[in-house]
Amino acid sequence: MRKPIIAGNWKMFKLKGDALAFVEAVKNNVPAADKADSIVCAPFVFLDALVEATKGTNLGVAAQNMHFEEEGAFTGEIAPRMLADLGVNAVVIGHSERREMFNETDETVNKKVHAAFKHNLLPIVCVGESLEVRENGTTNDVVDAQTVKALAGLTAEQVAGTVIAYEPIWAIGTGKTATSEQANETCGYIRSVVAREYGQATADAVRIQYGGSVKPDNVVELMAQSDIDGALVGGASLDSESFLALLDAVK
Ligand SMILES: O=C[C@H](O)COP(=O)(O)O
Repeated sequence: MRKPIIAGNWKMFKLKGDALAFVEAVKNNVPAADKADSIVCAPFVFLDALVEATKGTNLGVAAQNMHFEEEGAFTGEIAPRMLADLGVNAVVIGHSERREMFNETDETVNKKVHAAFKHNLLPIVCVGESLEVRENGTTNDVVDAQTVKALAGLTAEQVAGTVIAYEPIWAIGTGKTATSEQANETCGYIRSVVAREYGQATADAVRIQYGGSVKPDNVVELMAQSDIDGALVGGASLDSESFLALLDAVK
């Protein structure tokens, strides 16, 4: 039985006061730790305050990106050890917005996943196809290659402890959700890739989220699918009541 994981990705929204007000409203109403993982993925500048504000609660805090190097002359970048030092729990790696707009590649994604494990950060690794790929019928090939490259060099145990977020790019922020069958089919395919590369026990353990226009009114159906273990949610995670409604699906 895989523990569900719901992560709200705030992207580049909110000011610090809004972020703190959000966690005050949410932090004591999230599911019990043995039921589900509940996480907010916040801009770097709020992470310190949010880690402090959520201490002793079941609400986890994630970064939305990081560099893969330990330290160095990388102006404007954030090192994994800086996140670990703050007490951040998790990090989103390879979101399609970073792949499309900030030159993230399969190679840098893989380096970041290794760095996350080195610093005890839970990696939430994003894969997903464009509309063009979906329409030309090569979705499985694309997510297969992304998954293999992202996880290259990890042990089976590390893969089992990774979260993979399947996010079809055409469903992000568009209001177009993949049908629950489409989402489940591709999440199932990703699980079969993990089985092929790392064995069935690892595939049975790895958690796979769906992301793309998840809302309180479709989350229950999505979460009921056999291969969907959680959601990575953008727009509908910005409002505390909406986020709590998403969490109700896994309570
Ligand atoms: O990281 C979250 C995804 O990009 C989904 O965003 P969305 O829920 O606004 O479609």
